[in-house]
Amino acid sequence: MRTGDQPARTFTLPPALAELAAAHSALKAEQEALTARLDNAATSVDRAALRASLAALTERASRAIGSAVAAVADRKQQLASAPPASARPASAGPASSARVAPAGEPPPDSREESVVQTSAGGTAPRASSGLDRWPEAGAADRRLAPVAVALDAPDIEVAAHWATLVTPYVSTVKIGLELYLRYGPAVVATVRGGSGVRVFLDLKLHDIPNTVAGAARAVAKLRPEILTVHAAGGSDMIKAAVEAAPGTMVAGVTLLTSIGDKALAELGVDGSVSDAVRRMASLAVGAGARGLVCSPQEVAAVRAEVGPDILLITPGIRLAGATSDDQARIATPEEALKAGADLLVIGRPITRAPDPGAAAAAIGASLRRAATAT
Ligand SMILES: O=c1ccn([C@@H]2O[C@H](COP(=O)(O)O)[C@@H](O)[C@H]2O)c(=O)[nH]1
Repeated sequence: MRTGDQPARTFTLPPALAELAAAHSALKAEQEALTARLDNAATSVDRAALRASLAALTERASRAIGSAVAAVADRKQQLASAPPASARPASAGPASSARVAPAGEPPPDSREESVVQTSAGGTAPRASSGLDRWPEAGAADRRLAPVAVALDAPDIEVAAHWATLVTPYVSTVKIGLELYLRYGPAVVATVRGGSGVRVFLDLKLHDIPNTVAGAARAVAKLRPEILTVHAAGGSDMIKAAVEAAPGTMVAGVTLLTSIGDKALAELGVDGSVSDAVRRMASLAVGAGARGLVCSPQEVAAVRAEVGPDILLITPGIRLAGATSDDQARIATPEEALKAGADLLVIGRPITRAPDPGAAAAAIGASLRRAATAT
């Protein structure tokens, strides 16, 4: 009770504002920490990485505010058009304020279902999905498309911007050599931000076992969800990486998706691409890799070779009718999913689109339709 006779009035924050208040405190704390680090940053590369983090943070804050404002406006409109409470049937429950989705986001009810229901060899549906093969996959992951967006950007500002645009729609972002060699470990924290997106560090380690173990140990500190090594490095090298990075899924690259029949023959490898991929897959899994990188064209054969528990990751994804660029073994996102791929690596088809966020949302929606149609 307040002093005087009046009872205190309680005020419940509308959900959109409560969400905004929470987001605001989290963002403010993150911004203060980043600003302090920026003041102390030693090198221009560190400063560039921190500036990109701050820019990504500011973008997230603007989006949160935009969503909250839209939600409040939406709520006002609902209240204006709703019949008076006394006219509502008792079962209708309280009017609720819906979160307003960013442009292109699937409607909330469709985000509730699992995106991935793949089928081995495109035939019978498997009981488990790709995300089930990620031991710590949570409910939130299931609302996101099983896509790793390849952030092959020349600089960290662009990569952070792309990451901010696509993370509402996809489970994972992929950092490759271009960014990692330029910015080092800072790039991982920058693209991860506070979004909780999974980070796939595609460094394709390939060296003698001792050197790969050292490199894997060093990057394991960054806690990437996936780290790639070339299966061609041999089983001792793969084993060394697996042991050095126990908290990270080590994925073996079987045969680069840019390699076709002719390039394989040039390498002096006899037999078909599919045979070479299956051999590498079996070697990598035998050495302890829990993930494999292959093209969507070999997914069914590889699945038959290594069984249901290995995460199959497929670059070489192109939209129907699009140019293949430097990729030799390609398929559409829907074909890859139908073949049984667990995580689709997609770079240029998303990052070169006029609006990468909308492109990621559209691919996610199409995968969801393809998954429910099988
Ligand atoms: O065999 C492989 C292994 C890795 N990659 C990587 O995937 C992306 C593909 O990007 P797109 O723009 O969609 O072609 C890229 O980062 C590669 O380094 C691969 O393509 N093939």
